[in-house]
Amino acid sequence: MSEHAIEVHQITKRYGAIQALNDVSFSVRRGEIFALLGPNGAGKTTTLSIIEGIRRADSGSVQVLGMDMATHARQIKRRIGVQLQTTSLLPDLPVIEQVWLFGRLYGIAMNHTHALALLDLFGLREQAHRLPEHLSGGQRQRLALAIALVNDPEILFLDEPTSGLDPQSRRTLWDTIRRLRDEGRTIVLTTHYMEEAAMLAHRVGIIDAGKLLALGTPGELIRQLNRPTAITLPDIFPVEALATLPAIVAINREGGRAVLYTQDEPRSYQALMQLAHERGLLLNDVRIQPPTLEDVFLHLTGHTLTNEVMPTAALS
Ligand SMILES: Nc1ncnc2c1ncn2[C@@H]1O[C@H](COP(=O)(O)OP(=O)(O)OP(=O)(O)O)[C@@H](O)[C@H]1O
Repeated sequence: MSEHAIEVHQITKRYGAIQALNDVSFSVRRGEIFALLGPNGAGKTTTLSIIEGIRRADSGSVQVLGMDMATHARQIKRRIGVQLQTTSLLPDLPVIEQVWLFGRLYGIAMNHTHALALLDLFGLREQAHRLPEHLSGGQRQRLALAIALVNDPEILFLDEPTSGLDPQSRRTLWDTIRRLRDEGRTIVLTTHYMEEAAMLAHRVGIIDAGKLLALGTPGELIRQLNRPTAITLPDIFPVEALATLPAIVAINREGGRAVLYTQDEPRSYQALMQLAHERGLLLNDVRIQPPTLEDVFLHLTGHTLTNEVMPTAALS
C-alpha cells in the first residue's frame, strides 16, 4: 500500500482568462493533517474540488487511495468525505434528517440510534430536531463535519473549516479534527489562517496565485527561511556586553528596549540570563519572537497572507 493517500501531478486549471492553477504537484501522506495555506483566490478550493472529483483539471492527474480519479471516480468517492459549505445544508430539514439524507445518498440506511450517535460525537444530540438556521456558526460547522463522516471516510476534505468562527469554537473544531485524524483518517484542509496551519497541520503547502510555492512541516518551512529570532528586553545592559552573547547577529536599541536577533535562541537566552545574574540585575518583561509562517509567506510572495488577523485569544 502506498504511503500516500493523495498524489497530485502537475495539475492546471483555467476559468476563461483566469489561470486558477498552474502546474501544481504535491502528495499527502496517509494519516496526516495536510493544510493548503493561501489567501482568497489563491486556488485552494479549485485544488480541493479537483482532488474530490467535483471539477476536472485541464491537464495533469490525481491519484487518490492508489486509484486514478479519471478512471475510478465512483470507487474513490465512496471512500472520501467532503465537508459541505454550511450554506449547502437544506434549510427545511431538521439536523437528524440531514444526517439520514446524506447517509441515503451513500446507500447507507442509518437508524435513529446510529444517527444520534454520530451527532453525539459532535456535541449535537440536543440539536437533533432543530433546523439549521437555529444552530450557532460552530454547531453548523460541526454538523457539516458529521455529515461528511456518514460513510466513515478514509480521507476527509475540509474547505476553510473554521472560517468565521469565534476563537472558542475554532479551538473546539481543531480538537475535533485532531480526534478524527487520531482515528486513522487523512485530513486535507484549506485555510487562510497562518496560525491554523501552524498549529494543526503536520505539513503545509503554501499556495498563491495558482502556484504551489513551498511544501513542508511548519518547522521546516520556517527553518528554511533562516531568519533570526528576536529577543526583546529592557535596555539595561551596555551594548558591548550584549555583543558578547553567543549567536547574536544584530542588536537594535529603541525606546528603552533592546532587541537582540539570534540564530540560536536557547543559547543566547541562557547567556542573557547568566549576564543578568552576574550583574545582579532583575530581567523581566523579556519577549521572544521566532519567525512565523506569515514571514515565510511574505518572503515567498512579497505580500502578507491576509488582512484578517486571528484574535490572539485563539492561541492562549
Ligand atoms: N467557477 C469559476 N469561474 C471563474 N473563475 C473562478 C471560478 N472559481 C474560481 N475562480 C477563480 O479562480 C481563482 C482561484 O479560486 P479558488 O476559489 O480556487 O481560490 P481559493 O484560494 O479557494 O479562494 P477563496 O478562499 O476565496 O475561496 C480565483 O481567481 C477565482 O476568482
